[in-house]
Amino acid sequence: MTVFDYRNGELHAEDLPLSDIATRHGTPCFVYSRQAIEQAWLAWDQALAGTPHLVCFAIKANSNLAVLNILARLGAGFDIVSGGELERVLAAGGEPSRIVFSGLGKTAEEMRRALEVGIHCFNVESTAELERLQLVAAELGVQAPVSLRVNPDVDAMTHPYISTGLKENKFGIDIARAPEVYRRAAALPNIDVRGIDCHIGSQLTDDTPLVDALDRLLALVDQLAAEGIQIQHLDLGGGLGVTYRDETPPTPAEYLAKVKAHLGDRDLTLLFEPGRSIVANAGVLLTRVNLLKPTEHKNFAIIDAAMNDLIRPALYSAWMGIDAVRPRSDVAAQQWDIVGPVCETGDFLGKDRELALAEGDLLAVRSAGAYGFVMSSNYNTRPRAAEVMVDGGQCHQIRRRETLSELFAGESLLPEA
Ligand SMILES: Cc1ncc(COP(=O)(O)O)c(C=O)c1O
Ligand SMILES: N[C@@H](CCCC[NH3+])C(=O)O
Repeated sequence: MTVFDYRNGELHAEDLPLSDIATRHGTPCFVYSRQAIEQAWLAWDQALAGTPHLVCFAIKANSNLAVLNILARLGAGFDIVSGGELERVLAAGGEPSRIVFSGLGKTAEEMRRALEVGIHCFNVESTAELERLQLVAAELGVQAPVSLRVNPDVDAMTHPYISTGLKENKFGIDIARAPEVYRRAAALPNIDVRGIDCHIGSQLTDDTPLVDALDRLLALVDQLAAEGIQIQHLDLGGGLGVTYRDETPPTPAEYLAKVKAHLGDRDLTLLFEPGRSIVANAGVLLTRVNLLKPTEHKNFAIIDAAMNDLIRPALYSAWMGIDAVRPRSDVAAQQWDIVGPVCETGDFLGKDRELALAEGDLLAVRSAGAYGFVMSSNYNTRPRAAEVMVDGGQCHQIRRRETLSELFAGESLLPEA
């Protein structure tokens, strides 16, 4: 039995009926399970037992402070991509020395703050970034720990918008140019070359491209060693996919066994930056059917969540599981398009779903723990949803729903002429 499962005809989160959570916290609402987050993180960490490693949760997938705090308590590292994400990790009790800073557009201010708090490593994506980091580190009189993010030109075989390891993608340093950039880095006085890094894409359901990328990085590590540049850690990024529908991605243990086998006897600490595989299936988006609109051509169930709450279907044509919280037998099942109230035809969470529905019914959109709330917006001036965490028989609000007045806080009218 998984943490989101049916008992006595109703979908539960751990031991709690989702209808009770909806009554107490309202809808739309993201519901996460602490147990599921912990299990998913441990699946990574335990599979690496006996190998020097650091699992850095990619907080872009879910940056709620309570989520980060759960992981910090387990000793997780964190992968960040902005100054804002850095502050979140610190506020959640994350250890600065376990933070890796990814992203291709770091500002001098972000670099300064990260150096001041003492992060583990900067994943540098260009020579321009390397030179800027040298300047900022020199100003502060410190050494910046650096890993170069290499673009290995490997096809991740995923959606083109979330494929990052091909040479036409904006990410990383072309692997053919990497030795030259390593030589430059090694010569810079305030740069401390520590690692090598890549991240080839997200929602990979086959680990072959990840292992291909690893082999390319290992060849580079060996070449650099022959030149006297010693790499201490290898960061393979995130990317491991999850099951949304019928995908069968490898488990972390299966994937990591291959990684360890390819590593051979090289003395390298392994870093990973998983996001989706830790939180996607630890969350659902709970939403209520607002109105039913059957038409001659299509049946629309208009729910109180929308593309502003969960943009994955609109942005990537992503398929998300949608289940009735209390499946009913008093009306016939029909095909419904599950749509939000936003003024866009792309505002749907699912199409042609066979469901027996009535107004007021609760639905759970599955696998919404990753790239859900974090990608939400206020489009159509809709308040962002609440987030709650189920933890050992209790449900805690970990972010309240936005109020309408918060939606225009910070704006001002022009002065009178
Ligand atoms: C640099 C980097 N690391 C880690 C991740 C996390 O990836 P995923 O959620 O697919 O594990 C991403 C997002 O794809 C990323 O861009
Ligand atoms: N936001 C994407 C994943 C992007 C990964 C970020 N590098 C998704 O929902 O699938």
